[in-house]
Amino acid sequence: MSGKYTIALAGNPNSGKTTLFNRLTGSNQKVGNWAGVTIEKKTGSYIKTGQDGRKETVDVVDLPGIYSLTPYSAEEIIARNYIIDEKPDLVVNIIDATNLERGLYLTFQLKKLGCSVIVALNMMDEVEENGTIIDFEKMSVLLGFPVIPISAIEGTGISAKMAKLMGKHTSSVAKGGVQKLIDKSNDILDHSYKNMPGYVPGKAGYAFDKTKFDLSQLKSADEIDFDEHSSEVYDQITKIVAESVKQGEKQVQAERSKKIDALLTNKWLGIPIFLAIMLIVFQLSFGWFGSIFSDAIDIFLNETLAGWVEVWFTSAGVSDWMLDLVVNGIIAGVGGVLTFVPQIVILFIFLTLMEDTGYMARVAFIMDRLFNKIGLSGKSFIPMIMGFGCSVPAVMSARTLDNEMDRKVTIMITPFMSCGARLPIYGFFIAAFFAAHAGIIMLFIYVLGIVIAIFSAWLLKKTLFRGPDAPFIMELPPYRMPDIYTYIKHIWEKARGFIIRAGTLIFAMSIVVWFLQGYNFALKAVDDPAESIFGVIGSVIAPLFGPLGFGDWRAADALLTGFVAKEAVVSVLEILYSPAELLVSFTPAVALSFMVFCLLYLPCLVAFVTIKRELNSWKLAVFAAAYQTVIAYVVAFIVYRVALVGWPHISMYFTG
Ligand SMILES: Nc1nc2c(ncn2[C@@H]2O[C@H](COP(=O)(O)OP(=O)(O)OP(=O)(O)O)[C@@H](O)[C@H]2O)c(=O)[nH]1
Ligand SMILES: [Mg+2]
Repeated sequence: MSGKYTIALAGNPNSGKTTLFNRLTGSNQKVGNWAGVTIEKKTGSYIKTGQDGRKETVDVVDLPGIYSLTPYSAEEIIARNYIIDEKPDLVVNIIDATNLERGLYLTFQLKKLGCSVIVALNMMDEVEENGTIIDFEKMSVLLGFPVIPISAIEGTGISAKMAKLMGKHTSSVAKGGVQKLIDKSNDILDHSYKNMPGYVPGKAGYAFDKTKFDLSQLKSADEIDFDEHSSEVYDQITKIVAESVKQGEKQVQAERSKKIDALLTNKWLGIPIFLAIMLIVFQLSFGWFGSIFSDAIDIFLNETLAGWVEVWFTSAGVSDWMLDLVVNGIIAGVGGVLTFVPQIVILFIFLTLMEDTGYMARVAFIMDRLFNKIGLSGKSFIPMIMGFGCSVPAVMSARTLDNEMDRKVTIMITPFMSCGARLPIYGFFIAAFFAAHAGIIMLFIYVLGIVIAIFSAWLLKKTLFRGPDAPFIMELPPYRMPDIYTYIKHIWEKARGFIIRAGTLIFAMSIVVWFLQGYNFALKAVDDPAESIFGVIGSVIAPLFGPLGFGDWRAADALLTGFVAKEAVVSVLEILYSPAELLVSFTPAVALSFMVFCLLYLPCLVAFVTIKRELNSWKLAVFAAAYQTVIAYVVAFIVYRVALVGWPHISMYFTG
């Protein structure tokens, strides 16, 4: 970090720190409606104009949520250590104003530490909706820190109407809560840069008593017992809240959420409703809409674009091998992945919506009952849900589990959740074999992943990773409307990331694959790809997959390259098979078995390295990968055998 000043954003989980961070710095970090979204510190910056008129950079650090400075889990320790060791110039303490009592506990600890603090009362829009009135000026006098009401999601503070109710001058308080927070922060930074602030709340504005504060008096964190006198602190908090808050009549968000939850988290209906929602989502993304766009892209790339290239290359006299490389290597390989961008985008439009509204937290809550039976806490389900996006951040988010055994087990089972990069594989086979059953096949794959993950958790907990059951009280945030701007930006980022990977990694791999299937070990071009380098390597391992139905060297090679990146499986299939050959090698039963194997077998390289890092052990990481591959083999075998007999019968019932 290079800025002149550093501001740290600290507060309880799910209080809106990242939302504010994104607003202050123009970043696009992940926001979600549940506790524990941010697990690593993230930095950004904004420019302020200094007192002498010069531009100065202010670094802003977004921290994982904490309830106190005596933390338990890894990501909480990151936040605590940052505040204590890095000594930011200013801590912006973000408090969910609908949950003041809990938030203020941390404020008192920050005070004990002697940080300079601004309290940002967030979610003021919800506070107003409830008719609650907070006298933030009084609160700031009682706390000894400036208190500024904001709505990070809207960028405002409080409305004109509310200001009037509070008897304030509408023009000065109603506008720009976040802007006011920035101004106040800058103000404090300007003053405290040379003198640590001995902060005295004044009547008009805030004054600094420079004489009162002496750096040498700052206690080191180790000398402070943060939780000492905690019951007195709670008494003080109760008093402050009683004096500065006039509770509204209503509890709008809580009541609304309660009504929705009566249905969605119902003991009996919860799981069926979840499955029904997923079925509709899959049918929408892979069945009805997605395939229209995908077909269009497919025709454009493989017919129109390939046709142009052929005409152009032939007229320009480009050599045959080059034409083959571009059309049958690059366009086939990269195009095979790009074709599925619409499906992926549509799926993520729904998955992200489920996360942002708070529904995914409910799914974890529903699962909690089930998980408790196998001795794992429902908290493990959050990393698993994140695994629907990408295993890498999902595995990392297992840090929120404070029980070491649970964390290890969660890391090992998270890759069973079907990540975004595997979607093209399903899209590929659905288009070829299951066009009429898109929704139900996708649901089968996803649910199979969840079931195998839960089964594995049970197995691992029973055998190798025995540990105490973690008591866990799941906290459900109120349902919220996502911020449309962040929402769209997130979907765009996902799509962009996917397209960039296709244009770089998959592009490069397509060239390599094209070469491997066209040349032999003597580096001579071959007519029959079976004699190529790829053909020889594939033939060696292919027999292993015979019992699963795909003992074909081409399928074996596709699986091998899948270790580098899962999308590459589709690229290889596109390069090696013509549509006619595909129908010879694969049947619906084989395709199903292949999809299941892809779902479960060892994760991609980056995920593997992440697992190794998070488990901090090569041995365990290799064990995890081996376990996943064995499970993949066994389950694909069973699915294949069942589908051989059953699919013709089953398919009749599920035409979509
Ligand atoms: N109504 C309302 N919702 C908000 C506001 N600020 C944030 N949110 C929502 O609150 C939820 C949590 O926001 P985040 O920014 O992810 O919270 P966080 O403090 O970073 O959470 P962790 O990283 O889990 O500690 C999201 O659903 C946001 O859209 C606000 O001012 N008003
Ligand atoms: Mg966050």
